[in-house]
Amino acid sequence: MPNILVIHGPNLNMLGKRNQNFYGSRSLEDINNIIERKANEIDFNVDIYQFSSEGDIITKLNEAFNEYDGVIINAGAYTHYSIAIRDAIEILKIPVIEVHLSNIYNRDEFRKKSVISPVCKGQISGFGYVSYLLALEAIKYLLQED
Ligand SMILES: O=C1C[C@@](O)(C(=O)O)C[C@@H](O)[C@@H]1O
Repeated sequence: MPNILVIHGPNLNMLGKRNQNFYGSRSLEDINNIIERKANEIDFNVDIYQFSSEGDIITKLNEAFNEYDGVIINAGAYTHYSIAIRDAIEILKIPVIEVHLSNIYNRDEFRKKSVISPVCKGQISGFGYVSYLLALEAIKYLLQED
């Protein structure tokens, strides 16, 4: 069974309390339950973490080496400036999918730039919690191709 690592970055633990126009009304716990249900359906194992600090995200990405078959990451605001997270993703030899709940291209100018995109397999942005489900599907298809 493929092992998938899901990482939620800073402030995503506050979902439900954050601006619902961008992020929806569901809590992170709700979204994690939906992710787990989808993973079960497609016979994936998912390990889900939320980290507020950059260092914790990097440590987990480093640990993912040889441990996982794919990574789904919503790096939150770090997306826009963390070269350290970018470098940690670049080390991995498995598909890493960048996800965002909101469409980062129709918001503030500073959100339009993702420094992690160039080292990710692809990006899914703007579909609310469904972005994570689409990322699981994407990894499923990518692993079938191998
Ligand atoms: O924290 C977040 C969440 C986000 O990654 C999203 O999921 O839409 C978009 C980021 O710009 C923001 O800082």
